[in-house]
Amino acid sequence: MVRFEGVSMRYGRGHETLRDIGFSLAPGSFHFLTGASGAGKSSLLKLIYLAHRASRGRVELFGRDVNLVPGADLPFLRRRIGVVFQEFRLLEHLSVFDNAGLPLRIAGRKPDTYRDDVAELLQWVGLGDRMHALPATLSGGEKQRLAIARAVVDRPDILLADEPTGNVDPAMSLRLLRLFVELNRLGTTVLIATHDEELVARAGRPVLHLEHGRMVDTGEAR
Ligand SMILES: Nc1ncnc2c1ncn2[C@@H]1O[C@H](COP(=O)(O)OP(=O)(O)OP(=O)(O)O)[C@@H](O)[C@H]1O
Repeated sequence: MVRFEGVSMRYGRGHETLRDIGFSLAPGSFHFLTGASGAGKSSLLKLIYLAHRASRGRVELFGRDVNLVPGADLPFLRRRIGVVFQEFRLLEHLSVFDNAGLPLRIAGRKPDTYRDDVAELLQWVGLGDRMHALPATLSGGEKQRLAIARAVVDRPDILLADEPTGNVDPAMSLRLLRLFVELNRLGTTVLIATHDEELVARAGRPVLHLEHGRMVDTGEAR
């Protein structure tokens, strides 16, 4: 599903943020990505969701070398990936319901065909009574849960989540973990970047660990 071989990346002309990274995510797997602040977790996720290119090495996504994918096909690959961004990236002029349903709208579906599904998902993440609110009126934790709902609503082939439980209490963190596990059970390959050690311990899933831009654990020994 995802495969890195000897991958390095840098921002602009700076030093290499990631160095010689090699790992793979099998279809239907569930991994955490850990490492100190600045170790390169968000940067690695950017390479997977094609927001940044590797400066060296080979990145394969859905069995294809991303360097060989024609530019016109990239949006189709990206659409198969749900992303929970650390800074949420909600659309401020759209309601909670419309933000959550956006991937379905973009896929060409009419709101009437997904109203109940989106309402149920929002209920699950504790936003059932905020469906008509605008993002600006939500708390940090509520925004985070909305970002998660939007990332999972179209059952992506891959879910990438950058610190998805950073703003919620332990009970909600466990609830969100159940949502990720359920999505994974339905076939989505999941990769969650986190500092939340309790979440990692409780989930009991393999861990990819970064230190200073190098992957020191590829999750295979556990
Ligand atoms: N857009 C950018 N331009 C230049 N340098 C960047 C950019 N984004 C990140 N970096 C640098 O790359 C390194 C890795 O950052 P990254 O955000 O990937 O780490 P992280 O492990 O996700 O950290 P955190 O846990 O704090 O989110 C850091 O030194 C950071 O300053």
